[in-house]
Amino acid sequence: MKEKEKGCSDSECTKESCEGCEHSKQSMLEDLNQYSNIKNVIGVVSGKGGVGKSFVTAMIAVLMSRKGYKVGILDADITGPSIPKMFGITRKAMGNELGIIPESTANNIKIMSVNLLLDKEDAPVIWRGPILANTVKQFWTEVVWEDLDYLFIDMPPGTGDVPLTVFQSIPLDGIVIVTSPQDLVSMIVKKAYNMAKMMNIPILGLVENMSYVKCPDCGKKINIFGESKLNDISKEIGIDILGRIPIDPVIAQLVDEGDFERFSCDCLMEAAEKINNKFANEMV
Ligand SMILES: Nc1ncnc2c1ncn2[C@@H]1O[C@H](COP(=O)(O)OP(=O)(O)OP(=O)(O)O)[C@@H](O)[C@H]1O
Repeated sequence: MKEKEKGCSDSECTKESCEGCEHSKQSMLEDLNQYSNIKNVIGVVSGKGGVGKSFVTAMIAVLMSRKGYKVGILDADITGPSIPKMFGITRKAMGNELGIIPESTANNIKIMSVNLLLDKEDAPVIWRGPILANTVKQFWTEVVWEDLDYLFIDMPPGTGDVPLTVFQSIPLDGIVIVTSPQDLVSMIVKKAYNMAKMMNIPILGLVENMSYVKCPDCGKKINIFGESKLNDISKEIGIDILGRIPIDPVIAQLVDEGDFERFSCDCLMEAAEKINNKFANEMV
């Protein structure tokens, strides 16, 4: 097959297959909406569902917004969107001749999610993979994000077709891997790690969610899922730990009330600081 037919952007390329090839990745990137200017795009991923990926995405986004940055969240978890509910957004996104206008939280974080387009927020999204992936692409190409310092993407869980397409279509500047302290964790982190490596996307670090519970009486940390293995994994793959989040019933209640932005927890301060240090210089 000729390079042009493969859609390869590198005329020197002699590979038979585009799989895993940096050149093919370049050629599959979608153009950002023309009225948007996004300085840094960070994906939040997990090797499996239910570890609190949306929770971590929202927490880092709020911390970066508290630092004074212009922040957006693209909810790419199309079949399990939870971002609008966390921020109490029930209004529907509107469109105009420029594109789809994202909704804004109380503190002006811009949000786009399939739940802002559905008539009923509890309507199930029963769509085939390519349609799911195209919807995420449209959130990149057709949403008028305007100027953002950071766009955080709550990635679809796992390492299947939809996350793969998102990895290939949106130019991610880095990813954060979210995990929980269970036995399966090593395998799951490595899946996400290997996927990012194959796609040549820098891994910013690991976040362990639901790490422990703090006893409300004595303040002792209780490891309800057993001893964390995160230190070992971090050393083995050579990726930093950005933070550990406890199970916090107060924040869980804020989520249920759609008031997530009011959380007070310094558990991801270091993560926000590291992201700030990594990207701030490039933005001047
Ligand atoms: N550290 C925590 N403390 C309290 N509640 C939490 C914590 N982490 C997550 N939760 C709650 O657990 C539920 C699931 O979290 P979340 O939606 O972030 O998971 P997810 O990994 O995005 O799920 P999926 O991958 O299946 O979409 C939510 O109601 C969230 O508020």
